[in-house]
Amino acid sequence: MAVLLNGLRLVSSGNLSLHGIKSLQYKSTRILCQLPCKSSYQGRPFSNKNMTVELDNNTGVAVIQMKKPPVNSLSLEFLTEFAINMEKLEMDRECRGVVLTSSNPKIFSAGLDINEMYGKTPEHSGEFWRAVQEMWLKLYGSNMVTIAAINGSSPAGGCLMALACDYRIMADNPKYAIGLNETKLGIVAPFWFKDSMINVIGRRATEHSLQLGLMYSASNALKIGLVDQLVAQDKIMTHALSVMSEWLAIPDHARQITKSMMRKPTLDRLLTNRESDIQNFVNFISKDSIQKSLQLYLEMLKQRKS
Ligand SMILES: CCCCCCC/C=C/C(=O)SCCNC(=O)CCNC(=O)[C@H](O)C(C)(C)COP(=O)(O)OP(=O)(O)OC[C@H]1O[C@@H](n2cnc3c(N)ncnc32)[C@H](O)[C@@H]1OP(=O)(O)O
Repeated sequence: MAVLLNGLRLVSSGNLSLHGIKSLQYKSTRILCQLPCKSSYQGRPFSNKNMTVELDNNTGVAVIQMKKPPVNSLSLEFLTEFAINMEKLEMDRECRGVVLTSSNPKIFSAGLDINEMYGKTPEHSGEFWRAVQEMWLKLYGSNMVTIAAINGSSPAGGCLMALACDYRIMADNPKYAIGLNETKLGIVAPFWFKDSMINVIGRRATEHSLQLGLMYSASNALKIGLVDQLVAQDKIMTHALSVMSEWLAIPDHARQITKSMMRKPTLDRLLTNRESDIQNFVNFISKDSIQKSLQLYLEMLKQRKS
């Protein structure tokens, strides 16, 4: 995938490599990274309205705060913006870690935007799926330390984002739930969703979880290792930054090579099968029966509200 960013053409396919080691540099200013409106993405209009990215140059830590109303659903626009922001941080020698969180006090992310999968052309579906892949490749393959501060519910694609991080801290609230619930919608989590979960909670728990489309309360997510820690909602960012400083105490090169060693086979599996994975998604999502399921699910979501 190629993007134009600040006049630089970036060709991306995951970031972790034994050569991509950043040097440690600090500055004393605090900047707000907002991509210029003039940035372009494959010739389409681009806006950076779904998240803010704040880099603290003292610590080398960036906070990506998702802010797409109402529930941070992962639309094509959102995913595109996310991948460009991650690429930008990855290229910034001063950024060593990213905390991913939400401005919505109850929802981390509602997962993939179902409207992007319902009633769309095969071309649109293919483009959307490539963007979902790119989001995961950027996050799972990042050289930076990545911490998910899960301050609300996080179904499906939202859970995938958290799984792609190095560490997960969830707000200790029994109302919040997290999991890969795809089967409940009549759809199937692709192999790289499944691999991401296996790498965090193991094979048996993943099989159980995926077949039943289980959503876990925060405390049950902690029990099965789907999240690493629970903390009070109002302490989640402070805690995430404190955990980040522990991770950043490890020399970057050693940690990055270790991360690459652990994650490369999983990344390579998608990179090798990227086009067939897109084709598979397009064929699957275009089926009448799947479209019907998604329509009913969308209607159910809207009715639930009233
Ligand atoms: C080979 C084939 C492979 C296919 C693989 C596909 C993999 C799919 C991955 C996914 O991520 S699918 C999406 C899964 N997500 C969900 O199931 C979440 C559904 N949403 C909810 O459970 C709840 O909305 C919530 C996130 C817990 C929030 O609850 P809350 O009560 O706070 O808000 P609501 O009133 O329910 O929703 C507000 C508003 O948002 C709309 N909405 C919610 N989720 C989505 C979504 N994922 N996509 C699009 N829109 C969503 C919901 O309809 C409401 O809309 P309005 O009524 O306000 O218009």
